[in-house]
Amino acid sequence: MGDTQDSPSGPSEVILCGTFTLVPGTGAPLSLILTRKELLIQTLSLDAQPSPHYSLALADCIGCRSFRGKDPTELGGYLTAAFCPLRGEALGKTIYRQRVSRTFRIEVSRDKEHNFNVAKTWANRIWEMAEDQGPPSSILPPSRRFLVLLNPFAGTGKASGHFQTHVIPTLTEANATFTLLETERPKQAQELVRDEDLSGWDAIVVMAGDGLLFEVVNGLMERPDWACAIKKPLAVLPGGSGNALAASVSYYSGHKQASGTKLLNNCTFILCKGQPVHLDLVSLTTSSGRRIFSFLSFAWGLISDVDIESERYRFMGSARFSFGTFVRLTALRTYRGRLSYLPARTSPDSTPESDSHRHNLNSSTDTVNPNVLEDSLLVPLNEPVPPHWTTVTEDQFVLVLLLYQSHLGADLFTAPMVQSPGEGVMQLFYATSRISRASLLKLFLGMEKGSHMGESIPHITNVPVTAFRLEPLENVGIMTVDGESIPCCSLQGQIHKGLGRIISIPQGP
Ligand SMILES: Nc1ncnc2c1ncn2[C@@H]1O[C@H](COP(=O)(O)OP(=O)(O)OP(=O)(O)O)[C@@H](O)[C@H]1O
Repeated sequence: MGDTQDSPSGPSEVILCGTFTLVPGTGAPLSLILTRKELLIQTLSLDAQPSPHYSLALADCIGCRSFRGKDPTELGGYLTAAFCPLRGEALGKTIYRQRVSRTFRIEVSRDKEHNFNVAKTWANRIWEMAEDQGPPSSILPPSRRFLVLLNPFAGTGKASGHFQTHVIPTLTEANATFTLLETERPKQAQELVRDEDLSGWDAIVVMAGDGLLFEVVNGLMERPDWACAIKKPLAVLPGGSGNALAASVSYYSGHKQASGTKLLNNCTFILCKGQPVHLDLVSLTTSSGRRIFSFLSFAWGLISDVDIESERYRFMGSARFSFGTFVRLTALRTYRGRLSYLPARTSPDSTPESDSHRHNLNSSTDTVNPNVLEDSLLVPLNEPVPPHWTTVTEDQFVLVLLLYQSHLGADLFTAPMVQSPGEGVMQLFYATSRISRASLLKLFLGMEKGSHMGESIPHITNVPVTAFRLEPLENVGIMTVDGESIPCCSLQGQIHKGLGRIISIPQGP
């Protein structure tokens, strides 16, 4: 059995090569070659036939560790490397991440400690090379500590089981630790993040639907130290029926559209390999003076009706939205209201509201309130919108939607133009009462793959905006913020670019 060799990094970029055996396995020798990009595994055979080989990309590596054999008489050094490569491409199916873990044994001498040290060198170099494949500035520590908030009743009620079978093994391989809290009632997560010291965790992970993350964001914004607390990195694992942010982050991180446990696998990989990036938050103020913080969407009309009315089809999982849409299309309603907005192009380009928050100049009293985030683009709701805003001339709507992420659901690729969670723009979509059922059907069918943006659908408008106001002329219809219903009322909102942070894998330069 040959010894392991350390090669200088030349054009071949071989970092290490050596002879191992696979565990468990037949004991047949394998050649392992570590390059800057991959781990090549080749069966060694004595006949002249070319040996089968395969490679694992280091960009997909989530962890690597070395250890000694348990039996004191066992001399080998051991190495386990875990990867989450993409699967399904060759079969033309949905491409998604699937965990692959390989353990190798090396015995280059009769000295157990020496063999262990060789395995350790390999594990360290593999991990070093794997880290080189990631984003340049690693903000999270290598051993990540997560607070996981899980809603056991989200979606079809499988979140706890999926966490055990799909998430824990991957977190373990990635050397991450976590504290799991299963929520027992609504608002528990909101109160917890509002009241607790969060410094013991590197990120707050929500395994649920968008509703639980909505609680977390609003809980953080209720803290006296909200400006600092809202910078705590958040992460999403899809466990509910509305998993729009999880689907969006998976898309931003370079994955094809997926749902169910495939999306969960993608998001678990992102949790292990990603970095905190800016997350836009929208501050909404209602006519009753309520302040709500939103990371995803505001909806009125068809979309919010479907979201809430389809609760009764919860057993269907995310399919409840498609089914609910078809049901609602048969009994279409219109809603009267005045819609105004500030087009994105006319507002000054704002930088992420990272470390220096502008605080509130409370316009009703003209006193500075340092404890409140300022909505600098808005005037009080009882005053007319500023003259440089646009007011839609029609006042009969079938739907009004403001979406700030790419997906409205795991299967609803509604805003394909959104490429990252912190662009500082809301995508306003509205349909007036003149829209036909056929056009709405075309819209919703197109949204499954995002193809609706390339089609001409009459009476649907899309405008990028940074602020909006909606004044219902009759207080009817359901309004939703991030999929959670609120009483129908006049309200307005503005985007705060990069106010929060979410773990994602940025693509491109
Ligand atoms: N243990 C619990 N029992 C009942 N409700 C809970 C519990 N924990 C959280 N909730 C509430 O459930 C709501 C929906 O949660 P979540 O978004 O996680 O699931 P979901 O199935 O995707 O729901 P939806 O599609 O309605 O948003 C949240 O508003 C949250 O307050």
